[in-house]
Amino acid sequence: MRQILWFRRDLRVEDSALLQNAKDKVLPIFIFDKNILNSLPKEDKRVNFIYKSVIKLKKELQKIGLDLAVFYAEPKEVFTTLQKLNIDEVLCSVDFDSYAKKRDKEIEKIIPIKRYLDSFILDPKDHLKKDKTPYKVFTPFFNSLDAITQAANIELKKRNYNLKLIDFDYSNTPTLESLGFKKTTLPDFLEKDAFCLLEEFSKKVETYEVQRDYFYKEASSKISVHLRFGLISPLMIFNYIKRFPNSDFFIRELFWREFYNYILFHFPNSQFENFNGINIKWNEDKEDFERWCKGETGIPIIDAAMRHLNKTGVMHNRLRMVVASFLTKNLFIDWKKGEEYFALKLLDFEASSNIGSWQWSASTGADAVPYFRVFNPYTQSKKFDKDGIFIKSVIKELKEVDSKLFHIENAVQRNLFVDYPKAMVDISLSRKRSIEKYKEAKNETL
Ligand SMILES: Cc1cc2nc3c(=O)[nH]c(=O)nc-3n(C[C@H](O)[C@H](O)[C@H](O)COP(=O)(O)OP(=O)(O)OC[C@H]3O[C@@H](n4cnc5c(N)ncnc54)[C@H](O)[C@@H]3O)c2cc1C
Repeated sequence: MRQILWFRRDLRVEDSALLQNAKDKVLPIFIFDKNILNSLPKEDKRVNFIYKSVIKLKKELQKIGLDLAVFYAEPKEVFTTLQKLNIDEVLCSVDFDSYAKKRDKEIEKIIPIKRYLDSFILDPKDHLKKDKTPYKVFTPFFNSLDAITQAANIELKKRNYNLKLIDFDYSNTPTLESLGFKKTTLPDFLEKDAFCLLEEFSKKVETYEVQRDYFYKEASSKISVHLRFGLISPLMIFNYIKRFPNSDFFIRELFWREFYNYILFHFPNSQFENFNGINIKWNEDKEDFERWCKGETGIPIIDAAMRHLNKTGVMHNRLRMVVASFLTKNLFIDWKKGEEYFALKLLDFEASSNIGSWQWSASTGADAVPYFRVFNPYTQSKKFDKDGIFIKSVIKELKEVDSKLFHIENAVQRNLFVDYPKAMVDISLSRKRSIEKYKEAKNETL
């Protein structure tokens, strides 16, 4: 048997379905896909992180007697060339997003593909309701998984130790510059490996449920980027964290990721359409959207969150909820525009979680709560960043301002010495308008 092991978003050797299912002679590869890379900005932080992780994977594979051939090309070209090496099949992990599905179909015409579920704990096909239809709401979905979520430990995949490397020139690894990208500074936590992050987090697991929303504190795991690119598997995280008291709440969060992947698998159209089927006439104003993107809305918490995202590629979960609610409920702009913007910027961008969470925020998604949940950004900053620690760390022009003013509409702007725009919408009026429009859309659809 001669197999290609196509590493994509599973850049690890531990708990690897590819290394478990591989047989005899293997050619491990990674492709920097031109179709994806060519549309990205040259300072893209994710490419920097992936590049570093691919080099690390190559070294780890070398340590176990294997290697990694790294390509910069269109996948179709790579497989057309590699086919000539008498390859029987390609092993890779499943990817449910629409580009990945289309790409894999094309490759399958060249060499047969075997797919393994390696980036998620659950196989979405396996967990249906009694009536054999998929769950649409998180809590019953999660409750149905007791047998898994209550386990103390889940067995990891074991590597096949009897693999031999197919003869190939493994030395031609492209440089980051030859991929057309510049070296950029990554946030400090991305310089640490996944287990180092988990070890740090293990001291906070007990207080996670209470502390995690305070976005100026470092109370969450920060594991999402490593998880996204498979430097660690969700099962490895599950097993690691389960050892600590009061880990249930964190485990539940981990299963939101599973849930959104499940939803995208069963309802692939939710990538493009409102999940709940309502037909909304969104605000198409380009300037409104741009002000949100740039963090120039005149609302300190929103601006700090967006400017921080633009600069670092990182945004805290609570802030994601606040800015998403503001875009879809107060500015009444289509969630798909926000989703696309996050996809471009977030270091941990994961299509299923991003789409699911945006639909949740826009009240168009898989959610039991009625449509009128609208976050008030001022109440949110007062509650979770009372002293304006995060806001001041990002918006330098507000550094000397009394933090109490951040939590009152247009209060900062009353200070003549501060150059800060007036809030672009009245929160209460825009909230009312949004509720009316949702009602209309719902009534028209039903
Ligand atoms: C509008 C919006 C867009 C989002 N887009 C993404 C995205 O593209 N990629 C992404 O990984 N997460 C996304 N999230 C979920 C969440 O914000 C991040 O997973 C979290 O902030 C990552 O930080 P952490 O690893 O410290 O999380 P922790 O709080 O430590 O949680 C641990 C892990 O659980 C999972 N998780 C936690 N909360 C959620 C959630 N609500 N939905 C799905 N998974 C969750 C993540 O894998 C996370 O790494 C989005 C949330 C919102 C509201």
